[in-house]
Amino acid sequence: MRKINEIFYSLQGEGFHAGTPAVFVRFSGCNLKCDFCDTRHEEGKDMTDEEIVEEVLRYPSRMVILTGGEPGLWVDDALIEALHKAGKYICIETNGTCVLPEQIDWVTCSPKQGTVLKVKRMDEVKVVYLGQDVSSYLQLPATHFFLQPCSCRNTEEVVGYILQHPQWRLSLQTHKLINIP
Ligand SMILES: C[S@@+](CC[C@H](N)C(=O)[O-])C[C@H]1O[C@@H](n2cnc3c(N)ncnc32)[C@H](O)[C@@H]1O
Ligand SMILES: Nc1nc2[nH]cc(C(=O)O)c2c(=O)[nH]1
Ligand code: SF4
Ligand SMILES: [Mg+2]
Repeated sequence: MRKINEIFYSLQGEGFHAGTPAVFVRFSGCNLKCDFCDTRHEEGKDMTDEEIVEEVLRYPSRMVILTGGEPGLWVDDALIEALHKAGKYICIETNGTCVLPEQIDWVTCSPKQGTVLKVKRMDEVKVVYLGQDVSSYLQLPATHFFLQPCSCRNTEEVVGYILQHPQWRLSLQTHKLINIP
């Protein structure tokens, strides 16, 4: 059983795949307590892998996004294999503090200050920018580097920083701009 907070269908709002339709599987609970966290994830119901796959298959998109809470606390090879067998492309949104199954197709790592990263492979780094020193994150083994304003509140500050540090790109939470989940 895995504790699931919600499963819903929307557009990926953030990062490299922004605009892509995807089924979101939000796991319950997290090992961090970021004061800016925009997600209520503590509630949840226990679901088997069969039930998760059945719910995911109600929607037509190939992309599935595992998120939370911290999905790294919950996912393993068996779940990834079940979703792959169902034909899905599997993305994960992680804070990077957990070791992940190797077969995940796309890893979005959003490192948080003062944590130790255990994730081995990542495709994109996406940092919530609040004026902290983010330069060391450019050494992470990713292909794409995004800074994201906090709840769309400090976009001007983020744009200013990126114009001075052009290794970064802007990620807007576009779902919040158009009022979709
Ligand atoms: C809710 S978290 C869940 C996944 C994982 N725990 C993590 O932090 O990456 C999903 C994404 O939203 C980002 N996020 C959380 N709160 C935010 C906020 N207030 N504004 C912008 N992004 C936020 C996280 O950094 C992460 O990239
Ligand atoms: N539309 C939409 N895109 C997202 N990308 C990452 C999200 C998350 O909460 O992990 C998220 C979310 O909550 N909604
Ligand atoms: S790691 Fe992610 S889910 Fe956990 S508190 Fe921070 S932003 Fe929220
Ligand atoms: Mg979200």
